[in-house]
Amino acid sequence: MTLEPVLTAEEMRAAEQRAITAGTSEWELLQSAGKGCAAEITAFANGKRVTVLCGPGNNGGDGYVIAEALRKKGVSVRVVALTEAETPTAAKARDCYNSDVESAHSDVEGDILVDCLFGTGLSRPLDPDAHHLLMRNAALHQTVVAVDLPSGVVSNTGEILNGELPKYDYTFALGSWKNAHFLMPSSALLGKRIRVGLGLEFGDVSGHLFGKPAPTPPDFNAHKYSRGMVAIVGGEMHGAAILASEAAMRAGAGYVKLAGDTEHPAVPADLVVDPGPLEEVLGDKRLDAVLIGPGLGRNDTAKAKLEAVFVSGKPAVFDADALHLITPAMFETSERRCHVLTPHEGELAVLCEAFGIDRNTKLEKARKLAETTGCVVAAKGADTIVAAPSAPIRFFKPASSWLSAAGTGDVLAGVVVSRMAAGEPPLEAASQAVWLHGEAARQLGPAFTAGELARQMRHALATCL
Ligand SMILES: NC(=O)C1=CN([C@@H]2O[C@H](COP(=O)(O)OP(=O)(O)OC[C@H]3O[C@@H](n4cnc5c(N)ncnc54)[C@H](O)[C@@H]3O)[C@@H](O)[C@H]2O)[C@@H](O)CC1
Ligand SMILES: Nc1ncnc2c1ncn2[C@@H]1O[C@H](COP(=O)(O)OP(=O)(O)O)[C@@H](O)[C@H]1O
Ligand SMILES: [K+]
Repeated sequence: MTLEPVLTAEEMRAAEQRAITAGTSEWELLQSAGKGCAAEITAFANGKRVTVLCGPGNNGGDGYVIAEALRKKGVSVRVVALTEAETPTAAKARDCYNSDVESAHSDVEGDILVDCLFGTGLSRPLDPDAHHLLMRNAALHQTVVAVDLPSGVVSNTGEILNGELPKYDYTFALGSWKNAHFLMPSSALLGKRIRVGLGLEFGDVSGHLFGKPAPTPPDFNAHKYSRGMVAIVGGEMHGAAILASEAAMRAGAGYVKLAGDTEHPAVPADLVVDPGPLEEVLGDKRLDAVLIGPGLGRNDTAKAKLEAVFVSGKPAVFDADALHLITPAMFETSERRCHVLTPHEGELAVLCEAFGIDRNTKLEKARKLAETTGCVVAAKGADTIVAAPSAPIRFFKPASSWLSAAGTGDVLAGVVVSRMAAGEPPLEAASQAVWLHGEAARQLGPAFTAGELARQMRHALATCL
């Protein structure tokens, strides 16, 4: 499994400062950044006219270096400066650009627009003139490139301060990924994300991009129980628990049991249905992990089932309806285990209300909920993140928007519980599940159903073995 650092602006500045203290100058870093971006742009700039918009800080400095590197390679370049270069390094880069710099009054027609107005230093919305400059010129170019970040995006949160920004074709993350590269709403703007390395050391960081996991196949002498046994608690709507079971059967566990009196025609022959008392199912010593929530309902029976799961002390995944029924008291009366919560945006809001969490962003809500409950929190959506107590946040490359189909969340929950039963700690189980879910969706292409997604899971798993 690969974990690439994802940094806040403060962590990025600290890493740059450490490099500077160790003897690499800011000028050298700017040169690496600008030349790295220019090399990427050259790959698609053949015969094209490039316009570089430069701001006052070091993001603008990158722009002058990019422009000079492209100019030297014979690319047709024009540079438009919003204002004078304000940092010494950006001013030096401006002086080293051996051609004219145009004022921000001129609109420039061209093929590729390179946005170097603001990066991690953005501290307020773009002034109207800067915003108009960006929007007007983006409309006059076919391809739009963001250097480090689209100007107007807040690096730590992904917030867009100016309401409207262009859609970018490429975003070059300088040195390291930043939170905004994976958080909504900015994530939807970025186009292809490319990291341009600067040779910096990062040490402990607050976030990681979770790459392809490395699950292990069953042991040579594995049997169904040693591979992991899952119980999925059924409820009022049978389809959701069946979908979760279908996914769990294909994500590593050796034995998946649906606990309930389900006689639904969609129950496959290879799924064990146990209509016996839930306490007995949960009391099975061989049982490794439980999922409750998909199709559960929210009545008294559902609540009693949820309490039984807490009382059993088994590691559990709580999804869907279970997230509406969970109370802080349930955690207090049961053995403290590291469970997994899989809320979408609405369920995350409900949980924050239930646990008295008052935070503004998805990132902060998920982090605080993980700390408060001791659970791993997979906060779903177009920018799924996984938070765990005292651990860096896990980010993911964006998954297919075709996942926005009913039942795909049930599938995810089934994969999480399956990976837990297969022996993965909760943080790994949740992260692997999010990755596998995204990979299965990628393989399926457009307009798949949740059932097809569940059945694709073994092919997603196969890519990791
Ligand atoms: N510091 C370094 O060593 C390196 C920095 N790099 C580049 O430098 C960027 C960060 O540079 P800076 O810290 O100079 O910041 P920016 O270039 O992002 O912003 C410049 C300055 O503009 C002002 N400002 C912020 N928002 C504004 C607004 N809406 N309107 C007008 N002025 C505003 C602030 O004072 C800010 O410091 C990174 O994103 C990256 O592109 C890279 O070249 C790598 C090396
Ligand atoms: N636009 C999107 N891009 C990427 N993933 C998405 C998008 N919309 C939804 N998803 C994913 O699809 C799943 C939907 O889960 P959920 O909202 O619980 O749906 P349901 O309850 O219908 O199963 C989540 O894993 C979520 O991250
Ligand atoms: K920028």
